[in-house]
Amino acid sequence: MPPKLCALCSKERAILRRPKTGQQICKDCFFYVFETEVHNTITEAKLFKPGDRVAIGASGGKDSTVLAYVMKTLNDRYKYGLELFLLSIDEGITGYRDDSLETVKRNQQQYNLPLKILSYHELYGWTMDRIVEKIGRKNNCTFCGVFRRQALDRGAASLNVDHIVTGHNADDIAETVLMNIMRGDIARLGRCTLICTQGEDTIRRSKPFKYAYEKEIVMYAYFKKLDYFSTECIYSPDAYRGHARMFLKDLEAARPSAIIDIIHSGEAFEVKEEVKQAAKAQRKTLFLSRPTALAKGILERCKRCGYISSNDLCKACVLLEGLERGMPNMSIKEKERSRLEVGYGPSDMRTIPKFELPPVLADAASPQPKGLREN
Ligand SMILES: Nc1ncnc2c1ncn2[C@@H]1O[C@H](COP(=O)(O)OP(=O)(O)OP(=O)(O)O)[C@@H](O)[C@H]1O
Repeated sequence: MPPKLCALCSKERAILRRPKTGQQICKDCFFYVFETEVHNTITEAKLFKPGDRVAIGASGGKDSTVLAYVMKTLNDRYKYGLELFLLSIDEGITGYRDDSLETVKRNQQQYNLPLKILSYHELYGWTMDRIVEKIGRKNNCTFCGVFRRQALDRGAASLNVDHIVTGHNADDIAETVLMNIMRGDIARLGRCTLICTQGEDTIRRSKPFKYAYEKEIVMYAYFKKLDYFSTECIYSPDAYRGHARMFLKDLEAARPSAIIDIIHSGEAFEVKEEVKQAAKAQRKTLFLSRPTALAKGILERCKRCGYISSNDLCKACVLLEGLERGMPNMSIKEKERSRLEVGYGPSDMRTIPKFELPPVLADAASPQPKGLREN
């Protein structure tokens, strides 16, 4: 039987099946479609303008390594006119981040991009190793997430960049849509599918891989022989996301378009007016520039570190105070409470009311103690 030809160019031998579409294609056509789809995502969302200084959040993992490579390729090919930087945060996780940062340092040489590394230790006086020593593994992802977000902003400010891009891919976004539905967190649903957000901290963040499948990113890295680090974080057993991930993988196996379909569903979700209002309160600062938000008094400066914040203390300092006072979980509870209060929709959406019998029925239903039974 003659070798199957590429479904796109009809010239070369098909050597792979695209996970996203099932098409059997050759290597060069795969590179071309993958890069072109990312280019289309970038141009359709008008993510950049010429002259933008853009930091690529570089963890050394597959997603951000492919992102750095593709951003550089597209910037050269389509003359975006961007100034690109690699920005890495060292969370202080021995045996994980120290190794992956070595990969980023090699990427810096391979792609010839300037690299900035900032550590939790220098910013907060704590490493994740020490935090986990203190609080255990249960809530450590909360600390890491809050600290990383702020660290990326601080790194971006020191590089004087306008924009941070991260390697979040279609699978990550579909998982988040599922998680928000499973938690009844409908007001966050709209936000989690946005390709570009501008947080309190107001440096634009975007996800050029919003529609890129994880399997295709791995395939791209493999065929391009990119140098990346492939170990999972040793402290991140995010069990709930794990369930969403497994569920998504099953759906993808049954129907590959499931990932994109879930993202589209998240984007198109019809939200009730009252939920929209709650989300609006939550998003009040999201689309304002930092000076506007400060001028309107919506944002202030953290009284402890001076970072932009909508409360007296920024989220990182709330967590740090808890750590320093030896009550790290209290600050997490506090944080969760305020998340519920500013909320995502009516509070009764999120609780299951306990059924209680009226007193008369309750008496009748309760079993008589042994020995007191009549008959
Ligand atoms: N320590 C870090 N320094 C800089 N950027 C980071 C760091 N950790 C995560 N990011 C950014 O956030 C994105 C999503 O991070 P996540 O922890 O979900 O990792 P991931 O899906 O394994 O991605 P990757 O394969 O790039 O590590 C990464 O692709 C990267 O752009």
